[in-house]
Amino acid sequence: MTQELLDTVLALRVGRPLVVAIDGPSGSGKSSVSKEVARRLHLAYLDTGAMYRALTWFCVTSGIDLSDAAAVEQAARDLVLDVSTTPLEEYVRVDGTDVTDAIREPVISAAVSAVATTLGARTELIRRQRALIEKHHRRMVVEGRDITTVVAPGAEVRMLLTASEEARLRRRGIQLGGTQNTEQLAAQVTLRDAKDSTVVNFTQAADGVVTLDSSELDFAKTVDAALVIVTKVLNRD
Ligand SMILES: Nc1ncnc2c1ncn2[C@@H]1O[C@H](COP(=O)(O)OP(=O)(O)O)[C@@H](O)[C@H]1O
Ligand SMILES: Nc1ccn([C@H]2C[C@H](O)[C@@H](COP(=O)(O)OP(=O)(O)O)O2)c(=O)n1
Repeated sequence: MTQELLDTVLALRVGRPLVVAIDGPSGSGKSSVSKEVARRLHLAYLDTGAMYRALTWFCVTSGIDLSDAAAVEQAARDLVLDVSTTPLEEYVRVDGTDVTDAIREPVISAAVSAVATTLGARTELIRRQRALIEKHHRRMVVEGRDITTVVAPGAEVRMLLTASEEARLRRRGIQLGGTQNTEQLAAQVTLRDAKDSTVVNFTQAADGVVTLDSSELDFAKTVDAALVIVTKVLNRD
């Protein structure tokens, strides 16, 4: 889709809310695709998974027992978090410490589901996510697991980005530079999704949510397909 065509459609939305909510399983391409979609649409961008990861990093480094729900919930309230909201720059800071890379380490990936399935912690992070959307005048691409259903069910565009398990494992393997064996990859992708699915449904599209299956699409084609979905919805309004 040409930028010129996109800009013509966007010109009609200037100053009006445009929340693009994107959910999906691990390795489906949420972060990379959403970031590019935000760039093309000139919107802010929020990676909610980075917030769960940052809270996990904070709990782990503070020695908080992740099975202690009350302690994790309190940590969510105490967390001093600064997360980037532009697709042009990626940073995550916890109390001034740059944790952008640290939160992607396998040790955090292995622990994050324990935090993400603590309902009190979710309540606090969801509150912060909604506040960030408001702060950006509801002009934002927001990606995660429960954005289309819980965080922003009223989003102008709601999308479920999926891909076959085989494609997701392959992509994650390449992304991690071939450092992980099959078992380690499965633990970080398939098993994590299974744990996360106990509190949020990101495998089936809710009513009004458009499914985009990227299994057979490369990155550029997936971005294009996402932008087509956005323009279709906007042309309908
Ligand atoms: N359609 C696609 N085809 C091939 N690779 C892709 C596609 N979409 C994303 N990727 C790559 O797959 C990896 C995982 O994508 P990512 O955006 O981190 O997924 P998620 O946020 O859903 O876990 C990244 O290296 C990304 O560049
Ligand atoms: N809105 C969200 C976003 C992420 N999570 C959880 C689920 C995931 O295990 C972690 C990390 O999310 P992230 O999007 O970084 O996961 P990926 O590694 O990209 O698959 O947070 C969630 O429960 N709700």
